[in-house]
Amino acid sequence: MKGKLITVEGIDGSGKSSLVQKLGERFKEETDKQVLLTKEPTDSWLGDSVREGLKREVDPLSEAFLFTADHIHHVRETIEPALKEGNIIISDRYSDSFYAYQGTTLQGELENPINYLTDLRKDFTIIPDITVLLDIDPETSVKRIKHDQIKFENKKFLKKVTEKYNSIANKDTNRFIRINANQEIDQITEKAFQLIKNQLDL
Ligand SMILES: Nc1ncnc2c1ncn2[C@@H]1O[C@H](COP(=O)(O)OP(=O)(O)OP(=O)(O)O)[C@@H](O)[C@H]1O
Ligand SMILES: Cc1cn([C@H]2C[C@H](O)[C@@H](COP(=O)(O)O)O2)c(=O)[nH]c1=O
Repeated sequence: MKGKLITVEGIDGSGKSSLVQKLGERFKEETDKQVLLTKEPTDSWLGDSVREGLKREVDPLSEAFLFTADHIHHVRETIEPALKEGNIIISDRYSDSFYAYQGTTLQGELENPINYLTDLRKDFTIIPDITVLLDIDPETSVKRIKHDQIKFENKKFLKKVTEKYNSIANKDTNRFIRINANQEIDQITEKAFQLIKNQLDL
């Protein structure tokens, strides 16, 4: 039996981690399937290298390949085996973060960054069954961030990332569910849970 891959996307501070935790609880209550919560960057040493890069000035193409090494590891070590076991996987960020963020950092360096990045991953990534995109204004999302801000966590950059997310989601309306993230977390969770359940027939 094949499992399902659900991904949660959105700019920094949009509420992804909170939603992933709550959705995990809802799926555990309502289905008899195993539910696996995961994330990118991962908790592996490759994810640690990515997080180290986020603290430094690094050439954006090198950074894109760091994110990709972590993604390949995530797909091979976590996603593929869990799908084969028939699990429901919920990932806090996945490849759409890569297309939206590195699509922004590489703007001006490459002719069409999103095409380049999609092509780079096409032979080894697994496309999610469904992706929840949390819609929020960067003004609101950055106010929510409590830790020391890392390099992508500023309004100007996140506005550009939002445009990329919108363009990716508009081209794949069957996969994307968009939810207004400026609501109570319980409302967001319930809406996401019902839409996912219906769309994936769970
Ligand atoms: N719907 C919501 N309304 C108000 N505050 C929220 C909501 N969802 C999450 N928060 C709060 O906003 C902050 C950021 O939330 P969270 O860590 O879930 O976001 P995130 O998208 O995973 O962030 P990042 O991308 O930076 O890891 C937390 O303090 C969280 O409690
Ligand atoms: C997976 C992925 C992430 N990023 C960026 C997005 C965030 O600013 C940081 C770390 O993510 P977190 O959710 O705050 O832990 O990394 C990216 O640029 N590209 C990616 O592929």
